[in-house]
Formats: sequence, structure tokens, C-alpha cells
Amino acid sequence: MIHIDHLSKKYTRGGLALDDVTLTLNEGMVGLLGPNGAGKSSLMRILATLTPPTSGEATLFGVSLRQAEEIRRMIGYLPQQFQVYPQLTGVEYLDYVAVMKGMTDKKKRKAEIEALLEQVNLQDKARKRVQTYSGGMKRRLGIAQALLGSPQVLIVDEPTAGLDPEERVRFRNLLTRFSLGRIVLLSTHIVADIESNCRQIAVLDKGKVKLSGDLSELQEFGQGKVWEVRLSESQFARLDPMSVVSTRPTEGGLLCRIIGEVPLEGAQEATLVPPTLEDGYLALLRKGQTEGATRG
Ligand SMILES: Nc1ncnc2c1ncn2[C@@H]1O[C@H](COP(=O)(O)OP(=O)(O)OP(=O)(O)O)[C@@H](O)[C@H]1O
Repeated sequence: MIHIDHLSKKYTRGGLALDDVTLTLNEGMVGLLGPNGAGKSSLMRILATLTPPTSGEATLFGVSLRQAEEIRRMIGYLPQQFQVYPQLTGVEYLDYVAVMKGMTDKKKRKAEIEALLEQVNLQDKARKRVQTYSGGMKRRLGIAQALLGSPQVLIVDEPTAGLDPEERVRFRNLLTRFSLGRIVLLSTHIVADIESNCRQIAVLDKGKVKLSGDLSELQEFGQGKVWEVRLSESQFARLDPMSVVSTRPTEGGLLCRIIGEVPLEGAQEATLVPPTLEDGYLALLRKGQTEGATRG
């Protein structure tokens, strides 16, 4: 279990990135969702002991962040900006990381690296220099290094950025298998990344926890707030773009899926529709902002 207790982070040259965050994260896959600048990376960097909190505390399976050495032995971490020395091959790099993680048995190290390369589908490129890798391949190497040593806690910051759809699915399945009996904390701003396999989610926005619970709670948040309406082009032009989820041209005008408390004035055929998870997320982010979909 991870306990995060009244954690705040204020950067010297910036505002409050985390504002009194309290969360309990259970075993399994945990999705950390939030828009750009919400504080996801800051929280992950703190949990990975790369930056200290300004105030507050956290424990990972009972170990305090202040015991940084012990925490580092327990975790695997994939940063958002993953950099590798380009002259190394994938295998050389993974071997180096494995040694740094204290894996002294050469034979075991080799076997684990080979297994991981297969899991992230990098066997063919493993003996080529990293400078010849595509962005997605580098990301997969990053995932492999985070998984080395089967850490109790895996912290992955936007791991699917730059992966093609096939690799995205492969990766989700890999993490789901890995999360049995462990905690995998995955940050993203793509709802689909957490939809199929996260038991628990936490939504951050502007450094604050907006919601912590299971997926159904997030979806529920959109209940009674999602409408399908047919609009003329001029009505559409007056809409607050933030409230429009999707638009489809039809014979009678534009069919729009809209998030708001009330249907639009003058709109034809406004129908309240069941929310998707993404609708719930968007409705949650809009909470506190100006409600209503029209500007006049
Ligand atoms: N080193 C830093 N110095 C100053 N401000 C920072 C620093 N790192 C992050 N911030 C600020 O802290 C806030 C939270 O940033 P953070 O990177 O944690 O958010 P995020 O949710 O990971 O965003 P994204 O999805 O865009 O990666 C932002 O306002 C950001 O500008």
C-alpha cells in the first residue's frame, strides 16, 4: 500500500505543483489521471525520491520516503523524459541498469534481460545501438529498465506516449500481469490507457486531488451532464469549445455530444445520454468552472 499524507510541492521557480495531496493507493494498477500541469510528474518524482516534497509525507509498503535508499531498491521508475546514452546497445544499457540495481549474478541478469526484451518486443533491436531506435522503441527500452528486478512498486510516467496502438495494448497487458501482488502507478491524460485495466484511479488537477476511487465513480460523475443535440452551424459556433466532446455532420445540422448541466437553448432533439468514462473525467475537470454550454 502507498500512503500519501498531506503532500505539497512548491518549486523555487514556480507555483504550487502539489497542494495538500492525501491518497491511499492499493495493490494493482492505479491510474493517475490529470491534464497538463496537474502535478502528476511531480508526485511521481517525489515517490521515486528524485525530488523532496516541500511538506507532507508518504510511505511505500510502510517505508518512509526519508529512507531513500530502501525506497529505490523497492521501485522501478520510468520518467516522462527517458534518456539513454545513444552509443550503448539496448542489452548493454539494461545490463548496466541491472548492475546498478544490485543484480550481481551475471547468468540471472542475462536471463531476466532476455525475458524482458521479449516482453517489450525489442529482441530484434536489442543488440543495435540506441541511437538507431525510433521514439517508440526507446520508450519500450525505458519500460524494460523499469521492470528490471521485479520491483514491488512500479512508477511509470506517461508510458504509452509515442507507442503505436498494437504496442499500447501489449504494454497494458504486460503491466496488468505485472501488477498482481504489486502496485503499478501509471500517469496519463488519456482515459483509454486506464479504462481497461486500472482498478483504482486518482484524478489530479492544479495540484489537488479531484477524485480518488474506482472507475465507476469517475464515470458516474458524468451522469445527467452529457447531451446529444442537433445544432445549426451558427449555434455550434457560439458554443464553448470546452464543452463539446464530439461533433458529427448530419443532414439536419451537426450532431454534437456536449457536457453541461442543461441542454442548449434553441437546440433540437436534445437527449440526455449515458456518460462514458471520458465524459465523467471531462465533467469532473469542468466542475468549478463556468457551467452551461452557451456563451449568449
Ligand atoms: N522543476 C520545476 N520548476 C518549476 N516548476 C515546475 C517544475 N516542474 C514542474 N513544474 C510546474 O509544476 C506544475 C506541475 O507540473 P507536473 O510536470 O508535475 O505536471 P503533470 O501533471 O505531470 O503535467 P504533464 O501532463 O504536462 O506532464 C506545473 O505548473 C509545472 O509548470
